[in-house]
Amino acid sequence: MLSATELELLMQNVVFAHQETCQFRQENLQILRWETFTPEEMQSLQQKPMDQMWERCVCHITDAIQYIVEFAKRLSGFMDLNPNDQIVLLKAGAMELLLIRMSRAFNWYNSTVFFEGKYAQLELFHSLGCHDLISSMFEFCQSLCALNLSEHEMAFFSAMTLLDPSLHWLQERHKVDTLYRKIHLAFRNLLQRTHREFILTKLPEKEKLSSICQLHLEKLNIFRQMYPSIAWERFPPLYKELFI
Ligand SMILES: COc1ccc2c(n1)CCN(C(C)=O)[C@H]2C(=O)Nc1ccc(OCc2ccccc2OC)cc1
Repeated sequence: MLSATELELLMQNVVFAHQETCQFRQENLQILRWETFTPEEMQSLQQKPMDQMWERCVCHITDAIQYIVEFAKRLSGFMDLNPNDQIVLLKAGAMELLLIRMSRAFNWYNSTVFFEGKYAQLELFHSLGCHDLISSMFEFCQSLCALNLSEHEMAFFSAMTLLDPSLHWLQERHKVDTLYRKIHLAFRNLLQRTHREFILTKLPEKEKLSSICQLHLEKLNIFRQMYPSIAWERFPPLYKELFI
């Protein structure tokens, strides 16, 4: 059982882990959110060759995933898990946490997402050839923005998404489960104190997140069939370790 002090310490750990690794400050993202690409810039990006656009996007999101790995390492208990389980959790959760964090850099008024310094519409990513992946990403960000999560809520939602005790291949499932339950308890405690319990029923289901991640893996495989050497030669090692 968790004492009030342990609960408070755990809450601080989760919130600090998020705050210290969130890559972009909320206020900076807000300032930029009305900076959109000119039609000329849009056109030039839409005409980039598929392999070039894939490489640019993969490099940017891999930078973001570095921060997500750092977030996981700072969660108390994560580093005490056996290395195999740490990898299993990150392989399953990295892209899921990217999507959750991406909603912080999403402008739901005009459906644009932060990309290379400005906010981009869906069409900008045309040359990637994965319209369904990008549109389901946009839909997901839209639905998460509607909940208007605080940074604290975002931190807990991310930690609970990462520490998924139901994952196949986990060797010490009970340890992940104990961590998950503690964080869930601290989250419920926060929501009760802030009268935000209702969001628990409105958070996106696990299945939604994992279906978008599945789509990402499918599109990656199609890309690799079209450009077999690019993925090996030009994609960052972390991206290859997690997704290839
Ligand atoms: C954590 O939240 C955020 C939010 C925005 C950004 C970042 N982090 C990192 C820094 N960044 C920069 C430098 O642009 C932003 C970015 O990468 N934006 C962006 C990249 C690719 C997109 O769709 C393509 C795609 C998506 C998923 C998987 C494969 C994909 O293509 C192959 C859409 C938007």
